[in-house]
Amino acid sequence: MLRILFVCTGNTCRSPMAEALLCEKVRQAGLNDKVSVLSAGIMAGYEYPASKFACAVMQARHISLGEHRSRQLTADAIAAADLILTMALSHKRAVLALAPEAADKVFTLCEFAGAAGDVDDPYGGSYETYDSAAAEIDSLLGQAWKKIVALAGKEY
Ligand SMILES: N[C@@H](Cc1ccc(OP(=O)(O)O)cc1)C(=O)O
Repeated sequence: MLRILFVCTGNTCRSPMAEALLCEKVRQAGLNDKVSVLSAGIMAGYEYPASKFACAVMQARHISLGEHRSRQLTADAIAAADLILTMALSHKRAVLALAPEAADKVFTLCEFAGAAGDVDDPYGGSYETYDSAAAEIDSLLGQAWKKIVALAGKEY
């Protein structure tokens, strides 16, 4: 089982959308028994729901974020993951500050997808801001998909 952990700041916008979008791809590919997906935030509140517009733009893609509750990134969560994909370089640095030994399994999502930059924080933005963040994340996951499938083929 390949255990993927997405990381952002508050775990109410970007990483929950990434988690939900990748879960949907995994489900459609019939890889539920090969890939598990979680998310966490480097400064997350305790069990906050996903933000209103994150839920709305996922709903428009027929994906529910209704059950999501935010959780704080922990050293245990890092240790339990095989691949950690962060929304920004600052999150990658925060992961490495907590667990330097994770260096070989933590990447920004852009980096892992072969792209440059960060997924900017839509927090406080409009529906359209969230929609373009979701579209960006979805496109990056598409670019990373072959690598994810290849890793899922390995024994963990
Ligand atoms: N600014 C929020 C924290 C926060 C930051 C970013 C954020 O977006 P994301 O979930 O994409 O990191 C969500 C929440 C607070 O005041 O607690």
